[in-house]
Amino acid sequence: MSTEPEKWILMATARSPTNIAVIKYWGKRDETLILPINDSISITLDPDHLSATTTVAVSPSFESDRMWLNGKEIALTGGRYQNCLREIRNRAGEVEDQEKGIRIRKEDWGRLHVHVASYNNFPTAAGLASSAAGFACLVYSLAKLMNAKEELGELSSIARQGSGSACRSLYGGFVKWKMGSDANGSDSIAVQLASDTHWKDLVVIVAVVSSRQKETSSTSGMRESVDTSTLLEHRAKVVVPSRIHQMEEAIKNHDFASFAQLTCADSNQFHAVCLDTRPPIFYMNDTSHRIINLVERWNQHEGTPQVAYTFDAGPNAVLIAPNRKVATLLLQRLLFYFPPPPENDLTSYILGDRSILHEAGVQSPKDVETLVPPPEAKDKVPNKRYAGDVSYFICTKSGKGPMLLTDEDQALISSETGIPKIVT
Ligand SMILES: Nc1ncnc2c1ncn2[C@@H]1O[C@H](COP(=O)(O)OP(=O)(O)OP(=O)(O)O)[C@@H](O)[C@H]1O
Ligand SMILES: C[C@@](O)(CCOP(=O)(O)OP(=O)(O)O)CC(=O)O
Repeated sequence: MSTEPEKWILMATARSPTNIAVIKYWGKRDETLILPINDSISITLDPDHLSATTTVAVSPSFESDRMWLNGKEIALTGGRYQNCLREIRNRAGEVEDQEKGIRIRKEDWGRLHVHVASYNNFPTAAGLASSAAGFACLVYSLAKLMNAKEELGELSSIARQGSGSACRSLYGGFVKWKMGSDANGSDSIAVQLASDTHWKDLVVIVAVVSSRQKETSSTSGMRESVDTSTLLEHRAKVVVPSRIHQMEEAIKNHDFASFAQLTCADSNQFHAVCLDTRPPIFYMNDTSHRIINLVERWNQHEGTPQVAYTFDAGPNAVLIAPNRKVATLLLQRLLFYFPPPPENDLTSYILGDRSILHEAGVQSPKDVETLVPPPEAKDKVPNKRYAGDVSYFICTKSGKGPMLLTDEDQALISSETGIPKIVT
């Protein structure tokens, strides 16, 4: 290590996206290594709207590893954080910054401590895969800081040990997590099926039904399912392998009808497994069910899938439309059934890519009031509207994988103090 005054701080900042599974991961065969019982496939979401930003810093003056999440210090003692830190440290390389007079040798990393600050631009632990973006970002930024020259596949297998779904956030576009077969997990990695530009027309609308923290975490929920659900066994052995194959074909061929049918069926089966668990787990609520009905009625009326829906371990809906035109029709329907509460304006109700609002002809709450029921609802009574049942919508799309942020202004840690710039 450099013999310069032990004051220096070296940092790296990265941003990583979340992902939404269209063929779900649910169930582990190894709890410590986080090895799944089936393959899964996801879409990486645009980091502009749903991502984690993480700064990692190292300095000889740091006395212990510390982490702040959304401005609040959290313990890094958990096994998952420790496993990620250990695996990255094992792969750390030599780092030299001649300008700052810093030289860190491979073997120095074992005794140097890190400070980590991370911020999610969306609700944490609300079923929006914050752990996926968070662990992917932690591993990616540490790998950059420590000059661990690993392939993304190798980094994905480290992120997997933080949270299974995190391994899929190392790539943009469409990603498959191969369950692998090695007992040590070396082949349980993510691979990119297609980049974010492959199926550019897709539009994703997330309905945030509740941003409160959920009662049953994915980790304990899937453990209980593995222990008690016979449906899960059948799903992992029989249903998923064939769906994975069909989903890969649908993505390759831009076959939206097949993509939508598989996505909805897999979400429904995952929630059926939750019901088949003892005691049963309920992640969706009445609003989630209303959104499913809205889409199913519309798809049936048109005779071909217009929109796909999928729900993770929470009540929030992720809706996928094949293009902006259909996304506009979807948004009109969503705003008809779930208008903003009276005191809410549209700026805080529709987040992300708000340009779709313009196309939907909805500029103000008044325009929402005048929306008419969709044609498929004509003879269905009652046409009740549920103001306030959705907290907000996020309009987004498929996006790129992790990226390094080189502008120091984007760092979350002060290069002077080594502590987050904002602490709450
Ligand atoms: N930016 C982050 N950096 C590091 N860890 C994070 C970050 N964000 C979340 N986490 C970790 O993930 C945990 C939340 O994971 P949890 O699985 O409960 O929720 P979720 O990921 O939002 O939902 P789900 O995985 O069910 O979609 C947090 O308590 C924290 O430990
Ligand atoms: C329903 C899911 O979102 C479950 C995600 O589970 P996690 O990856 O959060 O679980 P752990 O590996 O225990 O951290 C489906 C999916 O993302 O594939």
